[in-house]
Amino acid sequence: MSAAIIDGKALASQIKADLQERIAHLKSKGIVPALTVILVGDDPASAVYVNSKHNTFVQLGLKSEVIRMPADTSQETLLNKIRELNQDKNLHGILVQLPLPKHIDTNTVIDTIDPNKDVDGFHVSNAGALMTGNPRFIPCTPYGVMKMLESQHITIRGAEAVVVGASNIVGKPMALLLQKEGATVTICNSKTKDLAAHTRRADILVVATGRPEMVTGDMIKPGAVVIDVGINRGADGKLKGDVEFASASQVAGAITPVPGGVGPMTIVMLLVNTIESAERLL
Ligand SMILES: Nc1nc(=O)c2c([nH]1)NC[C@@H]1CN(c3ccc(C(=O)N[C@@H](CCC(=O)O)C(=O)O)cc3)C=[N+]21
Repeated sequence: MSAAIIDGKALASQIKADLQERIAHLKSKGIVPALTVILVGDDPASAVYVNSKHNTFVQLGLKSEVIRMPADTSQETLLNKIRELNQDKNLHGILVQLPLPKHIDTNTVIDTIDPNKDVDGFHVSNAGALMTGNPRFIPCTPYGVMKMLESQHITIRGAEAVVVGASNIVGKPMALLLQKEGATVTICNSKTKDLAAHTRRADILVVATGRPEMVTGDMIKPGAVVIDVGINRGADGKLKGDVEFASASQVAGAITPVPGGVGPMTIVMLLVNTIESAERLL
């Protein structure tokens, strides 16, 4: 058996095209959706992602600004910059690129962002709003995964869903979204005993561990939908997922590739969240 490929790049393009109308409407009311990204330090991977976000926003006629700060920036300097951006009436989204240098406390930084501008959906109050069923901003990666499942008409209600990885930015919100749509959700982590026994039960398997190719075909239920959130760059410069594509695609019913899967969806959902933020001013 050979799995259907869920093309995140194509779906992202389609969603971008569908956003044009909403952007035009905002502009007709004098509002140009605007995002500011803060990048602290000079991690090369972060620089690539930040440029990619910036280019996408500019292509669609939105405002995008990138503030680059040196790696030795003090936490207080960063917090003061965020407080300044919080006050900017023409700014709808603020994103602090992660990971941050070790001397900076990530939660303190995230929780300084105005929750109404937290288009990542990482602020504790936005995490709480999602958990209690009334989300303000849905974190971009899990939001994009839900759009991918929707595009394939995959039945979530009653499905066995297994999420491997329990991070605040992907695993936990992913589990909540699947649960909200009626899946029975298991969240696995690095301490899980007999991971394969869990993954083999999954009708929908989402892998977000940051461990290259850790899920192999023998761990997958025949016909399952496999969503690979991993973006691991090898020494050869090639991107690898958290799922071993060659073996997994022999067993799965549908699978996302890396690159061209979840990554492009993450960026387009950032657009969606920024536009939604701007629309709340209408
Ligand atoms: N505050 C914050 N918000 C984030 O959303 C955030 C972050 N920090 N830190 C880093 C991760 C990672 N991330 C990606 C987004 C797009 C691709 C993407 O478009 N990937 C392309 C390939 C790009 C390449 O070649 O490297 C693809 O999968 O096809 C990847 C990774 C967002 N992140």
